[in-house]
This record gives sequence, C-alpha cells and structure tokens, in this order.
Amino acid sequence: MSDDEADPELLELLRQSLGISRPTHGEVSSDTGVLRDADHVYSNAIDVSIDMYGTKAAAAEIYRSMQEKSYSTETWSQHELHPRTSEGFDEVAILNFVFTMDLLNFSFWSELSSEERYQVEYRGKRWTGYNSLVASLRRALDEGIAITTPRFWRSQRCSDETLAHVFRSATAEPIPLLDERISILREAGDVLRENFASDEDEDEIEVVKGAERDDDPSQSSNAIANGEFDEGSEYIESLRADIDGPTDDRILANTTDTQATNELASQTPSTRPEPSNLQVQAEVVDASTSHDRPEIASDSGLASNANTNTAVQSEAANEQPAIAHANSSHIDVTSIDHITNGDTTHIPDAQQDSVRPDHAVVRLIQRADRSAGKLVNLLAHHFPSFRDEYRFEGRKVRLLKRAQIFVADFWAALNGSGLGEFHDIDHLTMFADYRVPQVLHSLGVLVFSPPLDHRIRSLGRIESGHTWEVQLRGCSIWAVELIRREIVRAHPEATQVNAVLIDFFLYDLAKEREALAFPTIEPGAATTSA
Ligand SMILES: Nc1nc2c(c(CN[C@H]3C=C[C@H](O)[C@@H]3O)cn2[C@@H]2O[C@H](COP(=O)(O)O)[C@@H](O)[C@H]2O)c(=O)[nH]1
Repeated sequence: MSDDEADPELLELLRQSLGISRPTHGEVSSDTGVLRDADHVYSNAIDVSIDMYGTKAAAAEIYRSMQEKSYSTETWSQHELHPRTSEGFDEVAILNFVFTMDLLNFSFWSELSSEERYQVEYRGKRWTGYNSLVASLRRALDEGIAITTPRFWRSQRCSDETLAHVFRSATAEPIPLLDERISILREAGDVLRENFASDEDEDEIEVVKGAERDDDPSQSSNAIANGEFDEGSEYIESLRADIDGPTDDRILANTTDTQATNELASQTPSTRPEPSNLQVQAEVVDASTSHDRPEIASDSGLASNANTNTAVQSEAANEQPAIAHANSSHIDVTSIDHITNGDTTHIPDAQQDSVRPDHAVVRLIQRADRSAGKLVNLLAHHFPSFRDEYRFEGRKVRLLKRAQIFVADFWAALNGSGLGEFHDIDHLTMFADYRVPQVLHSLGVLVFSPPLDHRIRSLGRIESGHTWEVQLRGCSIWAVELIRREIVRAHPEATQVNAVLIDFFLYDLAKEREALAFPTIEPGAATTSA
C-alpha cells in the first residue's frame, strides 16, 4: 500500500464511527481481503520481489501445460487418495472428509531423512507429507473409525489413544504436532456444535464438552493462528532444499499421485521421457530444483520397518478395498472386520457415528449462501485455527491458507456443483504454503534478496511470523494473481482459469518435479542408490 492509499482498517473504523459501516450487523462479507493484503505485502516487501519477465514466461507455460493436461476441477478426484462418489462417498461424506483434512493440512516438514520421516502405510504403499494425512484418514475410515465425523471428535470414544492410532506412523517418527492436531479437531467439534449443529447431529450421552476435558484446545489453535505451526520454518527448510538441490537424504522409491507420474517414476532416469517445456524452463532458471522429500515411498524397500499389524491391514485393504461411508447411511461392516483383523485395541465402536450423518458442516456451508468469500470469512470468524493472520508494516494481513484451501478442495471435489457450487470461487487466492513459493522461485517468478537467499541456503530456519515469512507467502499470492491476469490477458477465452486451479497445478507440478528429480526403483527392489 503506498502512502497515499487509504488504510482499509482505518476506513472501516471511520465508517463505524459515522454509522455507515458495511456490511450491516450480522451480515458476513464476501470480501476476504487476502488479495488486498497480498498487494500490501508485495508493495512493501524488500526481500522478495516478482520478476515480470519470469512471470510472463511462467504464465504462458502454465497455461499451455494446463491445456495439454486438460487441467480442471476433475483433476482433484484423480488423486489416488481423494474421496469420490464412485467409491461410495456421498456429498456429505466428501464434505466432512475435506473439512477434517483441511483442519489438519499443515506442517509435514521433518528434518529426518526420507526413510526415517513420518510415513503412513495404506493399501500397500507408504505415503509422506500431505498424502500421509489423506492416507491416515482413509485408513481410519476403512477401519470403521468415524474420524471425519465432527460428532465423533467430541465423543468419549475419540480418545487421545484412538487418535494416536489413527495417525500412527510406519516409521519411528510420529506425525508432527499430534497434540496440536488433536486439539484442533476437538476445538472444531465444539465450534460446530455451538454454532452449526442441530440436535439430530448430536448424541448428548456420548459427547464431552470442551470445558470438561483436561486439555486446552485454544492454546494450540492460537498458536496455529499465530502461524506457529501453519507454515513457519518448514517451508524455509524446503525452499533451502529446493535451492541447494538434493542432500544426503535419499529417496528409496518414488511414485506420485497421477498415473502419468507413476509411469514416469517407475522408469530409470535414463529411460525417462523428456521433461515438458515447463520443466525444462524451470531447470534453466534454477538447475538444482529438486529436493529431498519423497511424496510416496513404495513399500517395497521400506517394508522391513513396518508394523506387522499395519502391513496386514494394508494388504487386506488392497485385496478388498472398503469404504466405511462415514456420515453416509450404510457401512460395509464385513469389509471392516476383514481389514481390522489385527490389533483392534484402539479401535472404538464407531459404527453408530458412521451410520448417523452429521450435518453441522453442511449447515456451515449453507450459511455462506454459495459464496466462497463468505465461507472463508465464516471459517476465520468461528474457528481460531483457520485465522491465519499476521502484522506486516503497520497493518494486519490475512493469508488464510487453510480456510481457502478447504473451500477450494470442496469446490473441486464436487466439480463446482451441488453443495460445492460457489458463484465467486474466482475470488479465492493461491494458498500460501511452502510448496508453491518454492516452485515459483524455481520458475524465476519470485526473486530473493541476498540476505534472505543466504539465510535460506545457510541456516534454513526463519521464525514464524518473521517479516521474511510474511513476504514469501504474501508475494506468492500476488505472483499467482499476476500469472492469472497474464493468462486472461493473453487468452481471453480462458474463463475457467483462476488462482485455485493455478495453485493446484503448481502444487502438482512441484510434486511431479520432485519425483523426476530423483532416481527411482522398480517396485520390489530393496533400495535405490544415493
Ligand atoms: N498451495 C498448496 N499447498 C498445498 C496443497 C496441498 C494438496 N492439495 C491437493 C489438492 C489439489 C492438489 O492437486 C493436491 O492434490 C497440500 N499443500 C500444502 O503443502 C504442504 C505439504 O507439502 P508436502 O510435504 O510436499 O506434501 C503443506 O503445507 C500442505 O498444507 C495445494 O494444493 N496447494
């Protein structure tokens, strides 16, 4: 924001004092303010800048590649782990799944090597990062645990022990920040109960009021809201890895989400097809774009570390995939018995939760009147853990990564129809995590000052809420907006392209390039080379 531009917060205070404040009391605005705040960050940033030539070139190549891949909301459901109607998930089950997932969609960074870091074994594969979260939710549903049912989070059966079981690791490293994730789930359960549930959703005998529990969920969510866990230092580590190239942490095996990338990943480097123009361009801009975090580690080389029960369950699930239909009206009990024939000590009797749908999140969605912006504002207003805000250069800035990614994921999961229809989805911005800034830098869009570049390369860590973190995230939002504008300018027919699709595309690109950058092994081989 330049000196002669009005501060929106000040303006709002003036409006309130004059009694002309908008929107009127009780009405939720559909303006999230994220884009305006990103503009403010970009205009005042001194350590992150946007290269206009790089932006133009990236826009051209992104659009070309999106066209080539027919990139759309449909792509979301092609992810192997994402829930879809063809697997028996109904609209409400998908909504509750995505809501649960995006409550917990933060901080998967680990300092351990790819072999040692947190992994989830599910259906014969090992998953890391974001995918480990999705896999753990799918695995829990297969086991009959109603992990995506808000009512369940508040029930006695949803003990710390049960949740530790849900997010259990196939390695010695547990899921990062388990206590904070548990608190966030319970806090969200309480918020939904207080603001959006009706009596049919509840089972008062079983639920435990937040106040009756020993823990204090507000602590962790405040920490998240303050950025302590949301992105923080993890993406700085990742950016450093991106700049420095592969470290000694090696991948034993790689596969990625899409079939195409699976095929690529199963080939030796010498037989891999040529990378796309986008990849070539990226590698010209930054020759060492790869880093040391595998998305999926095949079970083949790692199976020796596996917990026997988990292996048995995954194998069973592979033979006979079962969907527990959490929140839907039926449940495949036979399949669940089959799958959970291992250690069932921690598995609660969750079938009642599964059978009775929980519509609290549906009511939250309905309160937004099909406005993505309103929904984001509702989330930030009611749920402390979705309030991703900072102070930067004399003003509060909202980045709202997970609130926006939830709306975007749900929109994509339902292809913008039914409950997933939003008339202003184009108002969402890119989701400021650590992955997309990294790929924007390697594409030559984001440029770092020497001190920031040095910090990323050498020390790796930046305190949460530090001006550099805000600059990296805010400038990424603005950069994706510039890319979007350039695409629309050059291709007026590209009416479907918005920041959400560009973000998803860039995230997927980051994962594909991660897989391509490392040697991989054929399934069945024990290890791969360093
Ligand atoms: N900006 C942006 N950030 C995203 C995603 C996603 C996954 N979205 C799915 C939906 C559509 C896409 O096609 C994906 O299938 C995860 N993340 C963030 O990355 C980080 C984890 O990274 P890693 O450790 O490498 O898995 C973590 O902070 C997580 O919150 C995205 O789409 N955009």
